[in-house]
Amino acid sequence: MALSREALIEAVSAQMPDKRWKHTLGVMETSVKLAERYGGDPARAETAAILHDVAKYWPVERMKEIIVENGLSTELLNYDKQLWHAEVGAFVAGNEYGITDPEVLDAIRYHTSGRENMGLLEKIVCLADYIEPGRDFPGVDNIRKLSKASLEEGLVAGFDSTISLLLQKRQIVFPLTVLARNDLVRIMEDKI
Ligand SMILES: Nc1ncnc2c1ncn2[C@@H]1O[C@H](COP(=O)(O)OP(=O)(O)O)[C@@H](O)[C@H]1O
Repeated sequence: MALSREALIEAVSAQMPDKRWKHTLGVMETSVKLAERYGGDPARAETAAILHDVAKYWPVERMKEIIVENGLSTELLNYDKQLWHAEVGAFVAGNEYGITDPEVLDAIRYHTSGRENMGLLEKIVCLADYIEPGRDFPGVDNIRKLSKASLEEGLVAGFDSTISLLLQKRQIVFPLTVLARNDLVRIMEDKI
């Protein structure tokens, strides 16, 4: 059964340090604003935002177990553990918090990596995760500025910053982010 907004907030905030909950509050606020601006459903965007990092602080072994035992994307296990919480978070949102809305679940599942053909809620939560008021990394103000022009412009800048950073650090790039980025660039070129 789905929990009330308040019960959801209480349950999810209990699973992370205060600093991460503050980040989640920022993602909630920004997701609602982006939904209002770009024609998304603010309430559904907020629900996905509340839950997006629910598994962020879960032990790695527990996340791995959930992925393997429930037939989730085992491909993810070949990539940085930082990526796992999104897939696990979507599973937990469905199984423990009664979320059945597939678009809310996908917004949680793809909030870190993105993917091709991202839906509106996916774009909103992924972009909000980059630009919420508490974020402070080189280039974030440019992403905020571009986000006022379009969700796609903002997201491409966000993905570009993630990919650049990974390349600089000689880290492995999970390919879905590259596919997401290319897909959005194509969409923007078609608009010109
Ligand atoms: N495509 C990718 N390949 C590898 N690592 C990635 C990719 N996308 C994001 N990451 C890494 O995953 C980590 C978590 O991302 P995210 O959930 O946005 O983080 P946080 O909210 O903790 O800043 C980041 O350190 C980022 O560098």
